[in-house]
Amino acid sequence: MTATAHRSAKTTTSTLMLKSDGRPPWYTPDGKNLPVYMVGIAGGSASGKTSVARRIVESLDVPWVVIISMDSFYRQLTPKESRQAFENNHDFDHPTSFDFATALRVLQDLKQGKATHVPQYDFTTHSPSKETQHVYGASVVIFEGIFALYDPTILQMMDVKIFVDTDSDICLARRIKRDVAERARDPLGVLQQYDRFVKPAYDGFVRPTMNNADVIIPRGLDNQVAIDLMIQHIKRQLDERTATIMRPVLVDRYCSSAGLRDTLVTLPQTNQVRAMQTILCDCSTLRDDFVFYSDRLSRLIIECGLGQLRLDKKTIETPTGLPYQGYELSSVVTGVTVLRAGGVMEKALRSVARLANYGKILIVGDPKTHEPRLHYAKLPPSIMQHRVLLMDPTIVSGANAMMAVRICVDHGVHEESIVFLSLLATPQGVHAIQTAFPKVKIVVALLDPHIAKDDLLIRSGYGLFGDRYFGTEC
Ligand SMILES: Nc1ncnc2c1ncn2[C@@H]1O[C@H](COP(=O)(O)OP(=O)(O)O)[C@@H](O)[C@H]1O
Ligand SMILES: Nc1ccn([C@@H]2O[C@H](COP(=O)(O)O)[C@@H](O)[C@H]2O)c(=O)n1
Repeated sequence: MTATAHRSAKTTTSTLMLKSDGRPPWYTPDGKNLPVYMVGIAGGSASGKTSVARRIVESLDVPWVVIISMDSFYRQLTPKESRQAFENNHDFDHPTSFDFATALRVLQDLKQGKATHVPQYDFTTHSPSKETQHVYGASVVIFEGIFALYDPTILQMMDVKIFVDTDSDICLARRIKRDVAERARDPLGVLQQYDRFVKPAYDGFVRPTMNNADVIIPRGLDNQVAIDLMIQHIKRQLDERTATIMRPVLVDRYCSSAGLRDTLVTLPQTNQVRAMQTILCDCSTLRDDFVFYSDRLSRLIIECGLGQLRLDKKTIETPTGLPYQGYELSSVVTGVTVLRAGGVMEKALRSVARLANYGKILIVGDPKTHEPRLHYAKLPPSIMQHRVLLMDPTIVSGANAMMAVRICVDHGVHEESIVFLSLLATPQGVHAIQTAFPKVKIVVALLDPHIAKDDLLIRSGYGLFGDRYFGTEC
């Protein structure tokens, strides 16, 4: 799924995912990923929680933010409750209307940076939709809803807790307008529901959670001063966190191959391999030759990578009728390519192995900062049980590779089940991956210390592999 900008209509679905480009691949000095920052926003119905959440997202202007609405976690009604709901006679404002266990599971997944599935809710039918929304790649998570500051476990997960306090007459007026326009209600019904359930529940359950808030924003979106102060606070906290992170390029400037761990496997440097590498590194090599030798080297590295996969013993019967003590792969293998250059290695993998599962990840460098951004990730749903051959022809700073590994791990793949295959890697890049993911096996054809650095962008001996292979060099 892509984790790009998306704004869903509130009528049919309540999860609002504004924008996410995947988690940044940067790490703290002890190899940990940046902690996910969580904001809780509670308040009465139509007080402006969603509007405040959106304003915060716009002002933060960071690419890894999702908004999760509590509306996603309204529980399924019984047939009797459903009939009552259509008569405006069901209490949707009591805490028991929500499935807090699922809300907690989703928030815990996101807090750990994992991919998760968020239920969707249809206000017109008063029931959860069949589809769930796959959410991945959040560094900042905003959880908003009338009971966002209610559950003690959820409260503990929040880095900052906000309560939007808007005059109840204003809330009612907005709610009538919104529910008629967006939730297929009639004004009288909205009023009945408000008197019977919404107002008493606000006074009894929602308003008291104001005590759990760090900040109260009177008048919601109209209170620009309070919102600005809040945004400054969040920005400061995010900056403090980013101050401790390590960008591979800077960290590993002085790294040499001597310091690398034994999770790195280098292809035996036969004369053929040396000659092929020379052709690939030679800037005068013609494209046809570059393609031919990249394909050839890819097949060798794939064979080497397949050789790293664990085997189980298997006894078979030979055509002579005698038993043979053999082996078979211990688990299903998935090939995951980091597009676009990784596609070259997928071609090689398909030519030597008969795998049923393939995944694709598209990471594109930000034009200004060169920081990697996730544009697309499509992985088999059962990937967490598989061994994964992750393929990208070059590891330079290690940033893309780390992000690709992170995406697999966040989708439930065990770190030790990943083998990263590359034709050429810098010691700096390998070191960066090993620091963050000590259990990932890295198989490369050549360790190339000849990198050229130009600010954040560093280039390896191959130059820009994808452009040379696909003939898109400028
Ligand atoms: N300050 C405001 N002025 C005018 N309309 C507003 C303001 N804040 C919110 N609204 C409108 O009120 C309705 C409810 O706001 P919303 O932010 O969705 O509230 P909540 O998430 O608390 O239910 C929406 O239609 C929204 O556009
Ligand atoms: N089927 C439903 C479910 C919920 N409601 C009302 O929604 C309100 C919460 O949503 P906000 O966006 O306003 O926070 C809540 O007060 C419920 O009464 C509903 O009407 N129908």
